[in-house]
Amino acid sequence: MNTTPALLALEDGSLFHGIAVGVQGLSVGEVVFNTAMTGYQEILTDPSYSGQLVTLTYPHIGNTGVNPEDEESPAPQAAGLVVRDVPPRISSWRATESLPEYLQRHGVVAIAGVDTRRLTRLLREKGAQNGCILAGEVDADRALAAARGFAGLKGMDLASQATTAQPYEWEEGTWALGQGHRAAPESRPYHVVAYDFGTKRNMLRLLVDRGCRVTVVPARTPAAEVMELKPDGVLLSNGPGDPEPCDYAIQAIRELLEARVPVFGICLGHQLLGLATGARSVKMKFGHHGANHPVQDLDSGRVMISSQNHGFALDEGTLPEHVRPTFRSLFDGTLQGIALTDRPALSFQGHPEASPGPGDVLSQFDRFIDMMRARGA
Ligand SMILES: NC(=O)CC[C@H](N)C(=O)O
Repeated sequence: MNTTPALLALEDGSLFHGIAVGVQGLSVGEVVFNTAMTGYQEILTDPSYSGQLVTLTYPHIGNTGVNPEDEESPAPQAAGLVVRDVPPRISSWRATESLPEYLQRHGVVAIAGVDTRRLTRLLREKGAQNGCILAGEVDADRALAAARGFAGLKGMDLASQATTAQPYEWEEGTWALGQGHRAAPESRPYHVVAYDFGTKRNMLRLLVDRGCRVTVVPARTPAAEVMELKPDGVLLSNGPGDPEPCDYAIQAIRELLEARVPVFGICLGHQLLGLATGARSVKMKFGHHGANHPVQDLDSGRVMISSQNHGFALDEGTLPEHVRPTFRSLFDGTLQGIALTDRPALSFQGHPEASPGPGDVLSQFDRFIDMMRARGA
């Protein structure tokens, strides 16, 4: 039984003592809570969590271990993990290692034994806090100073750090029981160029399933270079940090819209599409992180349950005339989707690709395909 002490300190002075379940060391970031009951591996490997210390409200984390197929990127990306309890036994035929082994192998700082309900209530009341996990030699003053020394995500461009260094082709489809990751279909009529701002793999897999050849490009690729690849459509991926300082992406998106290339934005990509049209983004109090967020499709009136992970949002009041709202959160009324009325472009603030979470909003991928087909692809 591991009893290495660990400490979580928040900028407001709160201290949470627990035990280390990852490596010893110190890690700082914005502390956010995620309410998903499953999918801790997908959450940890979602690059949107770079710069964040993720608290999982579900109390038992690690029960099903970790496996190589559920990775949303090559390694954990969250700055740290905060949980209530890591059961000593794992149970899943898919598991190849335990969560603590995995965290240690990847050098992640994590703390267990925290009253995550108290922590979550605090974050809901005060808003997301900058924090620090210190594992090993615990020293409250050092942890507090580090928490307060973190600059905060507002104004931080992390997409250009989370992105790939080189372009690459993505070939793998979604995972199915008994099949593993599906092979790409024989016929792939659409060529999608995916801007990688810190992409989750499942977006790329869903496009492959739907007959797309997917070329992933770095975040700073100019629109002219993307156009040279002759895309039938462009995906703007999810990603960490604040969308506002990503001026290189906003400029590229403007040029792609001008060229009438079909564009599909997800999460950070949605925010960047909005900024490219002239809308404004805001930092939310504690954001949306979970797998059961109801959103309403404003066209059909239907309510769908979505996976969400964002701390910034587009301000609906700033949408220009040629941009219409398409989805709204039924938790807090915030904007969850937009479509341009004069260009083939749409976006969703939550995660239609799920992983983890429900697939109610998968239809957004089909609408992207429809846009490309309508353009003669
Ligand atoms: N999942 C994402 O793409 C997150 C977008 C952005 N970093 C936010 O926090 O709002």
